[in-house]
Amino acid sequence: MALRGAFRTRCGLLSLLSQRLPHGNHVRGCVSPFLSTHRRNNSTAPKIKVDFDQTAGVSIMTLQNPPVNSLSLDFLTEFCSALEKLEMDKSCRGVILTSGQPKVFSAGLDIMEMYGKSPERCGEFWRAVQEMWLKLYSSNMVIIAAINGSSPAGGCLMSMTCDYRIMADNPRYSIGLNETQLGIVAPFWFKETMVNTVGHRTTEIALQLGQLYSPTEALDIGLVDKLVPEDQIITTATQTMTKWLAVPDHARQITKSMMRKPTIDKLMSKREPDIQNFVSFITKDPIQKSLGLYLAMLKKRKS
Ligand SMILES: CCCCCCCC/C=C\C/C=C/C(=O)SCCNC(=O)CCNC(=O)[C@H](O)C(C)(C)COP(=O)(O)OP(=O)(O)OC[C@H]1O[C@@H](n2cnc3c(N)ncnc32)[C@H](O)[C@@H]1OP(=O)(O)O
Repeated sequence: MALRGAFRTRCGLLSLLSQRLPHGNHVRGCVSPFLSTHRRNNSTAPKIKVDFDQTAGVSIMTLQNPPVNSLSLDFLTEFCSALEKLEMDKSCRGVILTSGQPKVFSAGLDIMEMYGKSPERCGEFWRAVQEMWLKLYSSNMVIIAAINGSSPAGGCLMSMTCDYRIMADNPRYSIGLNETQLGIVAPFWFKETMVNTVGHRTTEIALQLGQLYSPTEALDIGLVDKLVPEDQIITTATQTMTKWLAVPDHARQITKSMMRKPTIDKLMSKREPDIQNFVSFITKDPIQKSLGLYLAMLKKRKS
């Protein structure tokens, strides 16, 4: 009951917002001025912590972009550079992705990067989102997500690029591609990553509704692979990694590539049009208005 209640509350807020928002092109209006002063995390502290266990050949990458590990341009740039270094280091065969922030794995794309920004800046941001996805989805390393908090939208995408997902069994957490609830659309490669993870029909329902799932529901549909108590998440990820690393690298890597290559090739061949598509979509007045209202709702929820 408590689980259902928590899930309903979260979805309720989002539905409330979508009820208030006409999503058609007829919506017009300027962006709310108070949102442009939204508190930013301008800290120069590292946003990714990498702990490399040389003996095991495994790195733990801890996301630490307070307050909610939103995927900003700075964060994505640092993340890709850290991942690339590990990819080039032949002694690193596995990566565990986890969050250093309480209750949140990642809040997804930083909405402030898509709100009130110039088309050039939006394009730069989108290229970085693509880069993160490409690097993770095509990695030769075994990547395990230790999802120790909520993981909506881009956070869910990041988790789905991993080879295995372990989530903390806490009914307050949720995971899913909730883009439609913000009045935006999950791009084709988000959609295909989800289809590759949970299948076509489940994705069709999940994406249209912008559904966020509790850990138990996520396990039921195969969006995550295992639930454990939160304090066991890293030990379980480490044990799971040992099992995956027992498989000869070359055989596992070729198999992984065979499964994922069609989706990767599709984005690779459409990178520039995908950026143009994103920029033209996200800078439209009605979309900006939806994002503005969503941000306002996020803030209001706290008070
Ligand atoms: C025709 C086809 C065209 C295709 C074009 C493609 C377009 C598609 C474009 C993009 C795809 C988008 C993907 C995304 O990832 S969008 C982001 C979606 N994310 C969410 O909906 C999550 C929103 N956040 C939450 O639900 C919660 O914050 C939480 C569950 C993650 C954590 O809850 P809690 O611990 O209670 O924290 P707060 O809600 O209090 O938040 C703290 C603080 O952080 C701000 N914040 C939260 N999330 C974000 C975010 N994603 N970006 C920026 N800022 C965020 C929140 O506003 C609070 O701020 P403060 O009041 O200043 O403290």
